Amino acid sequence: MEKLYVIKIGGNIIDDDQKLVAFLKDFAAVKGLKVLVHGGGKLVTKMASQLGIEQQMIDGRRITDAETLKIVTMVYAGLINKNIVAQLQGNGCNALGLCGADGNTIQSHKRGSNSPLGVGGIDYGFVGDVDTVNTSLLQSLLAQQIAIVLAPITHDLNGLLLNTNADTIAQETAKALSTIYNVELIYSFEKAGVLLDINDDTSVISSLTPIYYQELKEQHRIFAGMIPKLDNAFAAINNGVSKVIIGKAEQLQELISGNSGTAIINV
Ligand SMILES: Nc1ncnc2c1ncn2[C@@H]1O[C@H](COP(=O)(O)OP(=O)(O)O)[C@@H](O)[C@H]1O
Ligand SMILES: CC(=O)N[C@@H](CCC(=O)OP(=O)(O)O)C(=O)O
Repeated sequence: MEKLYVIKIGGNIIDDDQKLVAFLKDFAAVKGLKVLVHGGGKLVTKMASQLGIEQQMIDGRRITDAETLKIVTMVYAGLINKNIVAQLQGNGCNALGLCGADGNTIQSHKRGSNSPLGVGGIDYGFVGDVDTVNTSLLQSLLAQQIAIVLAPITHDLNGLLLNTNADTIAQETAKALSTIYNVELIYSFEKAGVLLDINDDTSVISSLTPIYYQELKEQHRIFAGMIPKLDNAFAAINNGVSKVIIGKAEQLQELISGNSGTAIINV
């Protein structure tokens, strides 16, 4: 099977112009087939606050009301996605930016308050849980050496756009494409990997098993956004993705060559 990289870029990198420029230069230089998944939650929170629309996150998921849905669509599927595509073009990498509605790339359904993910009867609003990824469309684009840039906006095939967590988009896309390619999933962000001590970038855990993950969660060494990220990482490694690495965006090449970051282990 041909190798494919699915690479997720973290919100703190998107928010930092210099780090983003450097990351996109490195991404453009990655040889072979590649998909880039981005979020940009920080910018949405900033813009919403400027507009006086209060934001609420529960377990790393944004409660998305009708006004917030407009903002996330403009910011993720518009500004951030097109800026990334333009910068990749500037680095000699032909790229195509898509949200889930474009080409029916990612279909989802609105998360119901009584679904397993709507724990505690929470209404997440316009948040979508992924049903299908259009692998044949992605395959035909990848075959033309086009890098795909995915924004975390999906649709329900009934005309409704939905907000979906970007770590989940990366996991679902990697999983779906693993039926066609040998997929490596890389979660890149501002830290050197999953850390034993969040304030010490040298305390990288080189490999993480499900048992060790539980232990570190109970000790509160792993918390906040790292929990949904790791749940996605384990879901990917348990469902056909050959390698999952979490590490520093500035070290993309080392993450690819396996010399850096945290490897997620399926046992
Ligand atoms: N053990 C840990 N190691 C590294 N980061 C951790 C850990 N526990 C919690 N975190 C937090 O998780 C965050 C990453 O989650 P999140 O912000 O959702 O990711 P992203 O930057 O990809 O959007 C880190 O910025 C850090 O604050
Ligand atoms: C439903 C939901 O939570 N969607 C996320 C999508 C963006 C995202 O995941 O961005 P980061 O990767 O930068 O965190 C949100 O709006 O924050």
